[in-house]
Amino acid sequence: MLTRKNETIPVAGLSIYEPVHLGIYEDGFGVDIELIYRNILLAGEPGSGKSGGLNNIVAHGALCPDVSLWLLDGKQVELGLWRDLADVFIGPDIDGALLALERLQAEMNRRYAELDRVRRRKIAQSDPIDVIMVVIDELALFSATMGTRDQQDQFVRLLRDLVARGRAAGVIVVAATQRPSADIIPTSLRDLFGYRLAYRCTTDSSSDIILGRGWAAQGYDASKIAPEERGVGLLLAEGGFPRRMKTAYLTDAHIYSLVDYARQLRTKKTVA
Ligand SMILES: Nc1ncnc2c1ncn2[C@@H]1O[C@H](COP(=O)(O)OP(=O)(O)OP(=O)(O)O)[C@@H](O)[C@H]1O
Repeated sequence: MLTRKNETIPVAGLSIYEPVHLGIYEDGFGVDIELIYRNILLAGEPGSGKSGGLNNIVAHGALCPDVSLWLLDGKQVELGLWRDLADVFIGPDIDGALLALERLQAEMNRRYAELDRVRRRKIAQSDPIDVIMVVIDELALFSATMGTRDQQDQFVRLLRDLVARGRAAGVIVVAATQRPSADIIPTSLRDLFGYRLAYRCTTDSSSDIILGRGWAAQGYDASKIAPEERGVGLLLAEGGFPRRMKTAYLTDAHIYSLVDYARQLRTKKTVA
């Protein structure tokens, strides 16, 4: 059976089937992205505003009773404010991270087997099943810094499989890195992300590593974002052009209030 944890239905709050608010485009329109059935990669140099972007996405997930949050935080403190709401929280621990991704892969396979049994191609809002939002910050710590080379390779293999196949089974990957280099974001992984958000980078080639080859030469170059323009980035959605945007900023005080509210929402889930 496709069942939601605790057999519950959401009675309030947001849904992951609704757009996620990220900020504002330079033409004044709101940036609202459809994350369901998609994944997002955020990258940029330290201090460029990635955490701000991640916090908006995690906040939306936290306020959705139909989302199960799995947070992998290589720096321990970036996502730590959301920790109480997470079903799984992994700090700088490569063994824990590998175990979590293996569990996710098994869950994804189980969901596909069930979808196949009922002759469906993807999960839908009417299904009594949680969407799993997997948030990974900082990607490079798991894929290039901690553990052995074999463990890092295994991490990237599992991640690629989740990003490639997870969407229809209700597994959304949100990954962030401050190291936009080809070894951290190989093209084969980057191209699987339907949304790519490039905050300020040091070179046009790192901007291209995030957005895709050739964009910088066409004028979409995140190295041209000024250092003081924190939270400004170029957002590329599948099939479109990168658009310059400013991320909405949540202070720690905002996050504490959101965590309190989300906790209430999540405990108010009623039995169907
Ligand atoms: N959207 C924004 N609006 C206004 N200020 C912002 C915005 N985003 C970030 N800042 C400012 O820039 C600082 C650094 O931002 P943030 O921590 O999000 O960067 P980061 O890219 O995640 O850095 P790191 O890679 O070191 O974690 C914040 O503490 C805040 O002062």
